Amino acid sequence: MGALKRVTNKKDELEEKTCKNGQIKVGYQGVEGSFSEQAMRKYFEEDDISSSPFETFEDVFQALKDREISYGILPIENSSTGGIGEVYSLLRKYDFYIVGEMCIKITQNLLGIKGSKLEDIEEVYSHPQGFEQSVEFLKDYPHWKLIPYKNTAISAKYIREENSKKKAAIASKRTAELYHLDIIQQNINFNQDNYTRFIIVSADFDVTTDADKISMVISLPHKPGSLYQVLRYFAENHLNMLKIESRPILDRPWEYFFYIDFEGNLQNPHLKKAIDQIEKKSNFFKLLGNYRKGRNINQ
Ligand SMILES: O=C(O)C(=O)C[C@]1(C(=O)O)C=C[C@@H](O)C=C1
Repeated sequence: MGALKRVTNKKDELEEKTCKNGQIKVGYQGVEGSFSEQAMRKYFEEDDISSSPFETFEDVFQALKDREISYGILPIENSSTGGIGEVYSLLRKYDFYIVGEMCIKITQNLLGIKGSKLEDIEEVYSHPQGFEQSVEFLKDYPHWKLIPYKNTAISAKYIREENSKKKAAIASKRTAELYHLDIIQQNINFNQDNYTRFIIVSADFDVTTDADKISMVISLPHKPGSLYQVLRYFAENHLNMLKIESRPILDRPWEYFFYIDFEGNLQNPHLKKAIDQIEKKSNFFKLLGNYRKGRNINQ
């Protein structure tokens, strides 16, 4: 089954989201070879898509807002380093929805131009996540200057363009092939079970047929027991919570939005009642989506 069917059942919405030639327009951050691009190819593997690369995560959201693309794919959490805060905040800022999910195995590698060796390197470029996921390996080379870049694949492309043995990138094996780089050291991520979870974002709330995961964002009165008052509905209704992440509310220092993921399908009337109860206890409440949980893909 293609992602189109996973995304929505409603024919009119489908037609709206495809180009005249039937292609779905999807945006991702980075350049060819980025992990987002790999996740996009996997998620939409049975669909006819046209893809657009964007420089920043926010550019993907802006393109969705401008209806330049129908879906955006963005990393939201890494299994070794945790939530990607910027994407959580952008979801709220742009008021968009989650319509799907994809988890892919991430392997980080140290890449350099042909013939470069560990002892040649002075500067290393990568996305901050690339550095974080390789933190143990990097401890052995404290003299290297770590230069954060917008994306792992953009940094690999840059190394190719610079053509200097002093410069290396942390990125995927696929970028080594694409940009003709040598793998100086492979699998440098400290956790070999390293996965990143990507979300498929839409400007519309599209409910999927086979949805088994619900995401919501709430804020609560700043008083004792208010989080407990909400969490008890999960326990009382036997709802399996998958994740809770808090992000600061910008104009209220030390107050938070809670992003909650749990198992379920909104068609279930019992679950609807629990959600109503949670909404009543919240200052702010938004259902972010009901979609199919992403399985871990070892590519
Ligand atoms: O897609 C890429 O290549 C990125 O650089 C982004 C990103 C991220 O932000 O988490 C994507 C997946 C990996 O966890 C490392 C980096």
